[in-house]
Amino acid sequence: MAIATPEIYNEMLDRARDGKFAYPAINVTSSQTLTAAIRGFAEAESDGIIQVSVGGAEYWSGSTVKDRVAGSLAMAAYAREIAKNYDVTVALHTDHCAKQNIDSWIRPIMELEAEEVKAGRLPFFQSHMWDGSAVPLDENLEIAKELLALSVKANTILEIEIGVVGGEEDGVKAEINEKLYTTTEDALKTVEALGLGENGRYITALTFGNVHGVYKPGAVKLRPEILGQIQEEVAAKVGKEQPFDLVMHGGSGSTAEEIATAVRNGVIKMNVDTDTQYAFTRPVADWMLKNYDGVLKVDGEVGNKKQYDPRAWGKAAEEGMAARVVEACERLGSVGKKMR
Ligand SMILES: O=C(CO)COP(=O)(O)O
Ligand SMILES: O=C[C@H](O)COP(=O)(O)O
Ligand SMILES: [Zn+2]
Ligand SMILES: [Zn+2]
Repeated sequence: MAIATPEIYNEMLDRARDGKFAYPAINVTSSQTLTAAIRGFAEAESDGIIQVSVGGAEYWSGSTVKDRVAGSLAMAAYAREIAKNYDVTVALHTDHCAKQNIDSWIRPIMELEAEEVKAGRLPFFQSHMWDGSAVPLDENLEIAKELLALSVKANTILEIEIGVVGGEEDGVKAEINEKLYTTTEDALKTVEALGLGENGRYITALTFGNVHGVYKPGAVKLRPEILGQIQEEVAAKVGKEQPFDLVMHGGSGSTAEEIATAVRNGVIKMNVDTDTQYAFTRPVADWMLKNYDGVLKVDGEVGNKKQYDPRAWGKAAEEGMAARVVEACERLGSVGKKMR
């Protein structure tokens, strides 16, 4: 299979919702991490989502160039070619876009996509995230409304964030406080502002103590049960069971039980970055330390080309990260659920 069309992406999300499982959404920053993510999905016989952050997009364009639109499009073009050789369906997504980045990142991409769609072609991505957690809720939802209308034209799905994900995001640290837990009141305001699909499909990161990064045990208190409570309280008002299709951020370092509870309460997409970063780098560190005198030209020697060839240690990195992606699929219940 290959990259999901908008129709297939909708079908993927519906399948997760109906089948009570979720897709890993893996942040990638290079061709090799992207390949590792797809390989992991294929090995798990799971469909999945690949995403790029604003910093990741800049890096994709060349670490000195930092063109976030070019980097995002390059990532999508690479994924489109590579995915053809793997037997699973993959959707592409842009991660957290803060207010100050809209005009230099997701708006121009969505506008380009709207033109593609108008010309009878497909959008480059299947979804984009507007992260309004740093602005007051009313403004967050105002901007969400506007971006949802653009998302409809682009034939994409919009992800929003209600509440705050803690830890570091785009190099900025969010505090760990009560804002990390979304309230039912805020969730209700979301439905009032955006509807429940009739104005365009959106998926929602309601936060329950999620934090980016991995911390020592006890530092972070995840409360995935509040997702169930919010779903029920909103359902009672709107007359639709589990009204929200949810996204769990900060998937790294979460326990199997926390993840299972989140999925039971409507999570269909879980973002993983830190753990897959480590899984990619760990085998490289091992390789360099074990092959010290091959990768370095020690004491006037010439080193060992077979050991410093980036393919040698790159293969190990790809394998390590793919294995962590398989683990994410196992925890989310997506193993063996590929649709084609
Ligand atoms: O939420 C994430 C990306 O948006 C990933 O979080 P982690 O780095 O904690 O896995
Ligand atoms: O926002 C969360 C992701 O982990 C992205 O991280 P990044 O900004 O370091 O690419
Ligand atoms: Zn955020
Ligand atoms: Zn996140």
